[in-house]
Amino acid sequence: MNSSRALLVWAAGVAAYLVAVTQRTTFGVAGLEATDRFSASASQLSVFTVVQLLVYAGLQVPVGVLVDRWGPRTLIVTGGVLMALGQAHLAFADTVGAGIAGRLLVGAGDAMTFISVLRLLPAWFEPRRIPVLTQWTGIIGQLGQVVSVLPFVAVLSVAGWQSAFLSAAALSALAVLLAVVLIRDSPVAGTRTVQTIRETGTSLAAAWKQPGTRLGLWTHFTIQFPGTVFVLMWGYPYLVRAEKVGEGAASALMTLFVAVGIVCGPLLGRYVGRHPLRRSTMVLAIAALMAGAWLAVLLYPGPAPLVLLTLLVVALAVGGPGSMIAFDFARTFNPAARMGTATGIVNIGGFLASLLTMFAIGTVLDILLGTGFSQGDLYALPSFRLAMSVQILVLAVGATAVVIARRRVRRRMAEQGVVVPPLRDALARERRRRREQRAARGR
Ligand SMILES: N[C@@H](Cc1c[nH]cn1)C(=O)NCC(=O)O
Repeated sequence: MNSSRALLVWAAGVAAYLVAVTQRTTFGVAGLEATDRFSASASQLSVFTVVQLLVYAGLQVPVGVLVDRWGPRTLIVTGGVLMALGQAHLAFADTVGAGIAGRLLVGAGDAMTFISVLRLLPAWFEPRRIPVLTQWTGIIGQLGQVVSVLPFVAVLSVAGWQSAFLSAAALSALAVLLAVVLIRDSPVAGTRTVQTIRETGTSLAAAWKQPGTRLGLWTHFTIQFPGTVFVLMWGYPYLVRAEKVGEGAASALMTLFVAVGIVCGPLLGRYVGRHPLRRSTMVLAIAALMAGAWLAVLLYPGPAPLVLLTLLVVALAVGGPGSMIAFDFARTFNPAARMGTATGIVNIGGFLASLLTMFAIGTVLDILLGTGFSQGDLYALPSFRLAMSVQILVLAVGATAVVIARRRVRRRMAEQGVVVPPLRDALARERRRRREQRAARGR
């Protein structure tokens, strides 16, 4: 396999994903301008984000199936074209309906990108490199948020709405061009066999019946949502309005979130590559870490000290790269020909959990305001604490589902002769091995 060619294909795919994350997050940073442009209330504006995420989550399975039928290149190009059209449409939209139509196109294009890029990896790279490359795909893609926050916001404030969204559309056009020129589905031309509709149905059913796919779905559900909810919606108002940390500190904590993800991604990728039988243990440990951090903050009497909030942000940030373990389950428990379908199923988890939790937190805040508990302040600390504690429930549901799915996976593995030893035994063996190594070195 020509590795520089493979890296070029991957780089073009990652660039397409980075641009997709930029398009996904541009509307969030243009909230104030959007309020003026569409004369919209806060709840109308949240519809833009919810619609976009709903379309994204709803298209994951169809897109996954299409990636396996048509190949990732076609989907990455189609996704880029849709996002360019959506952002160009939004540039000229001046009613809520027209604006939502633009975001709908963006959500659809975005939905096609990530799973297609992951689908390129097994075709171009050796299996042992894939966990770390999967992590790097996620990490580099998240930098798309930085493009939204810095250059996009700069164009928006200097040149206005139309120029900003047209520039964003042009960025997608550039990603499309790169994808057309550089991406090939596989190093060997014509190796993909096109599935019939019946075969596609069979493949979808097989991906769903595979317990490893469902372990991936629940992993993504459990680990991705706390960070997404925090960054995309409730983190900033919680820090500034309820915990009163000040806007500068809140922005610093959001930056720390991105930095921790960058540091942890490769470490987790290496862990997954080295300990494939302990991936779900890591998932449960990360879920426990996030639940523990939230409980410490929520149970703290009075506003939480900055150090505790920092620990919370670190714990939540581990969830970004942690959730990529879900895609490793999809890849290793399914044959390459149905990897897109399995990845699509898995990728629904986190976005579904995020939508449900964002909505639940908003609803609890509204109810507490309505009952007078919040004493007229929607974002009062006691109210926000109760609202945020919904996440502990969602984490508990997700972790329980991971444990159940893992049991099924291990049962299936045992039928095939692979028995996962209890963690205690594995740790004892590892300690023994290290002792023996040290003794051998000392001799
Ligand atoms: N888990 C995320 C990606 C990620 C990696 N590091 C932090 N976040 C994910 O599921 N991505 C899907 C997508 O389309 O972005």
